[in-house]
Amino acid sequence: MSNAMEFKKGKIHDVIVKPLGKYLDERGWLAELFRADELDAGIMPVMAYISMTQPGVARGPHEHVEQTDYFCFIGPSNFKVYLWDRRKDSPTYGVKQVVYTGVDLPMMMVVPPGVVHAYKNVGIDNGIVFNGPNKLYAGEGKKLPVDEIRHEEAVGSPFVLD
Ligand SMILES: Cc1cn([C@H]2C[C@H](O)[C@@H](COP(=O)(O)OP(=O)(O)O[C@H]3O[C@H](C)C(=O)[C@H](O)[C@H]3O)O2)c(=O)[nH]c1=O
Repeated sequence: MSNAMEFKKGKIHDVIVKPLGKYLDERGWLAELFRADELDAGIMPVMAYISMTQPGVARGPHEHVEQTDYFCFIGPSNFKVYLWDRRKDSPTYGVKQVVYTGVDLPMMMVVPPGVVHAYKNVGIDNGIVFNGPNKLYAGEGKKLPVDEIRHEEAVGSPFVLD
Protein backbone atom coordinates (compact mmCIF):
# COMPACT_ATOMS: atom_id res chain seq x y z
CA MET A 1 0.00 0.00 0.00
CA SER A 2 1.26 3.45 -0.85
CA ASN A 3 1.77 5.83 2.04
CA ALA A 4 -0.02 8.44 -0.08
CA MET A 5 -3.28 6.52 0.31
CA GLU A 6 -6.28 8.67 1.20
CA PHE A 7 -8.95 7.40 3.58
CA LYS A 8 -12.62 8.33 3.56
CA LYS A 9 -14.74 8.47 6.71
CA GLY A 10 -17.12 5.63 7.51
CA LYS A 11 -17.68 2.46 9.51
CA ILE A 12 -15.16 -0.33 9.18
CA HIS A 13 -16.28 -3.90 8.45
CA ASP A 14 -15.66 -6.32 11.37
CA VAL A 15 -14.96 -3.52 13.84
CA ILE A 16 -17.46 -3.95 16.68
CA VAL A 17 -18.30 -0.99 18.90
CA LYS A 18 -20.86 -1.40 21.69
CA PRO A 19 -21.73 0.58 24.80
CA LEU A 20 -20.81 -1.13 28.08
CA GLY A 21 -23.86 -1.34 30.31
CA LYS A 22 -23.29 -0.07 33.85
CA TYR A 23 -25.22 -1.51 36.78
CA LEU A 24 -25.60 1.42 39.13
CA ASP A 25 -26.51 1.23 42.78
CA GLU A 26 -25.83 3.10 46.00
CA ARG A 27 -22.28 1.64 46.18
CA GLY A 28 -21.19 2.74 42.72
CA TRP A 29 -21.31 0.73 39.49
CA LEU A 30 -20.33 -2.55 37.88
CA ALA A 31 -19.90 -3.35 34.18
CA GLU A 32 -19.25 -6.66 32.43
CA LEU A 33 -16.32 -6.41 29.99
CA PHE A 34 -16.81 -9.63 27.99
CA ARG A 35 -18.60 -12.96 28.17
CA ALA A 36 -17.64 -16.25 26.51
CA ASP A 37 -21.30 -16.86 25.65
CA GLU A 38 -21.51 -13.63 23.64
CA LEU A 39 -18.20 -13.54 21.75
CA ASP A 40 -17.21 -15.58 18.71
CA ALA A 41 -14.58 -18.20 19.62
CA GLY A 42 -12.15 -16.68 17.10
CA ILE A 43 -11.88 -13.41 18.99
CA MET A 44 -12.05 -14.76 22.56
CA PRO A 45 -9.43 -13.07 24.77
CA VAL A 46 -6.54 -15.28 25.95
CA MET A 47 -4.97 -12.64 28.18
CA ALA A 48 -5.85 -9.22 29.55
CA TYR A 49 -4.01 -6.08 30.45
CA ILE A 50 -4.76 -2.50 31.32
CA SER A 51 -2.84 0.61 30.40
CA MET A 52 -2.97 4.15 31.70
CA THR A 53 -2.55 7.03 29.27
CA GLN A 54 -1.95 10.59 30.45
CA PRO A 55 -4.06 13.56 29.24
CA GLY A 56 -3.10 14.77 25.76
CA VAL A 57 -1.04 11.63 25.08
CA ALA A 58 -1.65 9.07 22.29
CA ARG A 59 -0.77 5.39 21.82
CA GLY A 60 -0.30 4.01 18.33
CA PRO A 61 -0.94 4.01 15.46
CA HIS A 62 -0.09 0.38 14.97
CA GLU A 63 -1.66 -2.82 13.70
CA HIS A 64 -1.47 -6.57 14.18
CA VAL A 65 -1.02 -9.32 11.61
CA GLU A 66 -2.85 -12.10 13.51
CA GLN A 67 -4.17 -10.52 16.68
CA THR A 68 -7.64 -9.14 17.32
CA ASP A 69 -7.85 -6.56 20.11
CA TYR A 70 -10.78 -6.29 22.49
CA PHE A 71 -10.60 -2.83 24.02
CA CYS A 72 -12.77 -1.41 26.77
CA PHE A 73 -12.67 2.32 27.42
CA ILE A 74 -14.03 2.75 30.91
CA GLY A 75 -12.67 6.09 32.10
CA PRO A 76 -11.89 8.04 34.19
CA SER A 77 -11.01 10.08 31.07
CA ASN A 78 -12.26 10.21 27.47
CA PHE A 79 -10.48 8.98 24.35
CA LYS A 80 -10.55 9.72 20.64
CA VAL A 81 -10.01 6.41 18.89
CA TYR A 82 -8.74 6.30 15.29
CA LEU A 83 -9.15 3.27 13.01
CA TRP A 84 -7.95 2.84 9.42
CA ASP A 85 -8.87 -0.20 7.30
CA ARG A 86 -5.86 -1.22 5.20
CA ARG A 87 -7.05 -4.79 4.49
CA LYS A 88 -7.08 -5.04 0.70
CA ASP A 89 -9.70 -7.82 0.81
CA SER A 90 -12.07 -5.84 3.06
CA PRO A 91 -15.31 -4.30 1.76
CA THR A 92 -14.30 -1.16 3.68
CA TYR A 93 -10.66 -0.99 2.53
CA GLY A 94 -9.60 2.69 2.65
CA VAL A 95 -12.15 3.68 5.31
CA LYS A 96 -11.22 5.67 8.43
CA GLN A 97 -13.43 5.48 11.52
CA VAL A 98 -13.27 7.76 14.55
CA VAL A 99 -14.93 6.91 17.87
CA TYR A 100 -15.19 9.01 21.03
CA THR A 101 -15.49 6.93 24.17
CA GLY A 102 -14.53 6.76 27.82
CA VAL A 103 -16.03 7.92 31.09
CA ASP A 104 -18.86 9.78 29.34
CA LEU A 105 -19.70 6.82 27.06
CA PRO A 106 -17.97 3.58 28.09
CA MET A 107 -17.57 1.21 25.14
CA MET A 108 -16.06 -2.08 24.09
CA MET A 109 -14.33 -2.19 20.72
CA VAL A 110 -13.16 -5.18 18.68
CA VAL A 111 -10.31 -4.32 16.28
CA PRO A 112 -9.35 -7.06 13.80
CA PRO A 113 -5.88 -7.66 12.30
CA GLY A 114 -5.00 -5.27 9.49
CA VAL A 115 -6.98 -2.38 10.97
CA VAL A 116 -4.52 0.30 12.06
CA HIS A 117 -5.50 1.80 15.39
CA ALA A 118 -4.53 4.55 17.79
CA TYR A 119 -6.14 6.30 20.71
CA LYS A 120 -5.57 9.69 22.32
CA ASN A 121 -6.61 10.81 25.77
CA VAL A 122 -8.70 13.92 25.04
CA GLY A 123 -9.81 14.44 28.64
CA ILE A 124 -8.19 16.04 31.66
CA ASP A 125 -7.66 12.90 33.76
CA ASN A 126 -5.45 9.85 33.39
CA GLY A 127 -7.34 7.33 31.24
CA ILE A 128 -7.51 3.55 31.70
CA VAL A 129 -7.91 1.18 28.74
CA PHE A 130 -8.56 -2.55 29.13
CA ASN A 131 -7.50 -4.94 26.36
CA GLY A 132 -8.30 -8.63 26.02
CA PRO A 133 -6.45 -9.73 22.86
CA ASN A 134 -7.04 -13.16 21.32
CA LYS A 135 -3.29 -13.87 21.10
CA LEU A 136 -0.59 -13.96 23.77
CA TYR A 137 1.74 -10.97 23.72
CA ALA A 138 5.04 -12.34 22.33
CA GLY A 139 3.62 -15.87 22.38
CA GLU A 140 3.97 -18.70 24.92
CA GLY A 141 6.55 -17.72 27.54
CA LYS A 142 7.13 -14.43 25.65
CA LYS A 143 9.49 -16.29 23.29
CA LEU A 144 8.13 -15.12 19.92
CA PRO A 145 8.34 -11.82 18.04
CA VAL A 146 5.62 -9.35 19.03
CA ASP A 147 2.79 -9.29 16.47
CA GLU A 148 2.78 -5.55 15.89
CA ILE A 149 3.49 -3.17 13.01
CA ARG A 150 4.18 0.27 14.43
CA HIS A 151 3.43 3.35 12.36
CA GLU A 152 4.34 6.01 14.93
CA GLU A 153 7.61 7.01 13.29
CA ALA A 154 6.72 6.30 9.64
CA VAL A 155 7.59 9.28 7.43
CA GLY A 156 4.66 10.36 5.21
CA SER A 157 2.29 7.97 6.96
CA PRO A 158 -1.43 8.43 6.19
CA PHE A 159 -2.20 7.42 9.79
CA VAL A 160 -2.24 10.89 11.28
CA LEU A 161 -3.80 11.79 14.64
CA ASP A 162 -5.55 15.16 14.18
C1 LIG B 1 0.79 -4.93 25.00
C2 LIG B 1 1.79 -5.46 26.02
C3 LIG B 1 2.90 -4.73 26.35
N1 LIG B 1 3.79 -5.20 27.27
C4 LIG B 1 4.93 -4.35 27.64
C5 LIG B 1 5.90 -4.02 26.51
C6 LIG B 1 6.40 -2.63 26.88
O1 LIG B 1 7.48 -2.75 27.77
C7 LIG B 1 5.23 -2.02 27.67
C8 LIG B 1 4.43 -1.04 26.83
O2 LIG B 1 3.96 -1.72 25.67
P1 LIG B 1 3.87 -1.02 24.24
O3 LIG B 1 4.94 -0.02 24.07
O4 LIG B 1 3.76 -2.11 23.22
O5 LIG B 1 2.47 -0.29 24.34
P2 LIG B 1 1.86 0.70 23.27
O6 LIG B 1 2.71 0.82 22.06
O7 LIG B 1 1.51 1.96 23.95
O8 LIG B 1 0.52 -0.03 22.80
C9 LIG B 1 -0.72 0.27 23.34
O9 LIG B 1 -1.47 1.13 22.52
C10 LIG B 1 -1.85 0.64 21.29
C11 LIG B 1 -2.68 1.65 20.55
C12 LIG B 1 -2.45 -0.71 21.34
O10 LIG B 1 -3.29 -1.08 20.55
C13 LIG B 1 -1.80 -1.67 22.29
O11 LIG B 1 -2.61 -2.80 22.45
C14 LIG B 1 -1.52 -0.98 23.58
O12 LIG B 1 -0.80 -1.77 24.44
O13 LIG B 1 4.41 -3.10 28.10
C15 LIG B 1 3.64 -6.42 27.86
O14 LIG B 1 4.46 -6.86 28.66
N2 LIG B 1 2.54 -7.15 27.55
C16 LIG B 1 1.60 -6.72 26.66
O15 LIG B 1 0.61 -7.44 26.42
